[in-house]
Amino acid sequence: MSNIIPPELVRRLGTFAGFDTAAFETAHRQEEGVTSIRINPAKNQGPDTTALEHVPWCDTGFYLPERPVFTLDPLFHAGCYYVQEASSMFIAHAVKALALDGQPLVALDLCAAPGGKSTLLSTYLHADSLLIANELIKSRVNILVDNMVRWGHANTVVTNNDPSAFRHLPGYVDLMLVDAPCSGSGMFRKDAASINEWSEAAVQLCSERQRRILADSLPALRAGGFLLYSTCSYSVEENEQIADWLCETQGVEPVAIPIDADWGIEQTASDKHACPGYRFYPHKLRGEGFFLAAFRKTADQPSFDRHIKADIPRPPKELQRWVADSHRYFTFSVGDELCVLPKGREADLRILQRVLYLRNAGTRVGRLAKGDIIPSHHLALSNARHQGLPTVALDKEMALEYLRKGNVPPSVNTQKLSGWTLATYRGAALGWMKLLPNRINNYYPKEWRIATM
Ligand SMILES: C[S@@+](CC[C@H](N)C(=O)[O-])C[C@H]1O[C@@H](n2cnc3c(N)ncnc32)[C@H](O)[C@@H]1O
Repeated sequence: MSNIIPPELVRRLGTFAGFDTAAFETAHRQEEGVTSIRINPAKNQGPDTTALEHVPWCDTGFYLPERPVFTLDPLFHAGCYYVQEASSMFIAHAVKALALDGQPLVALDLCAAPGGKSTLLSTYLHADSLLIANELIKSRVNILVDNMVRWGHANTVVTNNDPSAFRHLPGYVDLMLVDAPCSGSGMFRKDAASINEWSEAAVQLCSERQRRILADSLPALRAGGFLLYSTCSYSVEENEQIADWLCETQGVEPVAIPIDADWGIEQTASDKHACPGYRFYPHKLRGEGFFLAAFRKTADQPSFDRHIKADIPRPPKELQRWVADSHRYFTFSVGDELCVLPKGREADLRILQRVLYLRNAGTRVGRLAKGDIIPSHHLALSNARHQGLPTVALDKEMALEYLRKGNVPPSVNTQKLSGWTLATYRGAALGWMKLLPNRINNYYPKEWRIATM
């Protein structure tokens, strides 16, 4: 690697008891990075993982022997797996260890784009939970929506708000994840350009921004609720010092997460309050730099009356053909599109609509037209989709042609089906086609299509 890790950072890390500076520097000189994926258990189809090594702290995480061209794998586009850095999959272990998966929660992923941790939370939280995936930066929200749509969970709302907007939801969320913007030193191996942007001044600025983000949004966490705070920085100013500041000023107490000593994760204690922190170093495990600390809110948090009356219209009968167990959902409209969210979340939707800028909510089913529905691409990828809808299986070459929005020849329609049909690859839905007697119309959204290679 031609870039040199900033000497100030190495010097600082070298002051930590037992820190192996030479091994840390060697890990940064290695050319080959670690590639890992997390499979989507809700899709029931995915890459063959039998020969792959597990990420120790995440049962759906696997290391790949080499980095393939993911764009050329239709299963990637179908949301059957997410390419995620292995260390950050530790959130899965934290959720389980803190028993946050045992009951339905309202969870907020405050800094969510592009969606790595939101897709993870979707998998690991109780199925009846509501996940709010928020991203402040407008230009990054689209990729967040796309990734959440691909992942397919209908109980997700994507929002585009400043952290301060969540003050208007006092005591509303049970779990908050703040995967904060940071100086990025933990990603130096993956993103060499970030080395040039690193400075001690940038660490200070990040540390101040992290406090602002947390102070602005923490009123949304209910008393007794959990905060998971993470960064991909090695700097104590962004990690353990934030933990101390949280305990001193934000009415939270630290929570330990039991870990297996064999995993190579380093448990630290912050200077003032001995808050447990979990550090990931690339010379000690197969993953990049990462830090996580967990907290429980101890302060009283005045809340508001969540029991607002939500006047929900009866779902149209056409829904039954398209949505599995349609009685489990309520419907609402966005523009001319019909959407569904799991029943029981009617009041949540109303509350969120009043306070936040919603970019997506639940699953878009489609547009009502002439007694039927013109299905949305979102429905094709959603777990809410009816399993009995017609499908045409494509081989890999044809699936890629479909994903390029190219021509799919009528010869693939061996069953002589007609109308709206799902294009599938190895059992995973890719999107819609309309089968006509002599032609197939490809309805893959043009903004999603893959470039010709
Ligand atoms: C570390 S990244 C999040 C990665 C994401 N959690 C994932 O796993 O895919 C931090 C995110 O915070 C957003 N961000 C930047 N400045 C912010 C601010 N002042 N308040 C809240 N979020 C901010 C960035 O746009 C970025 O998407």
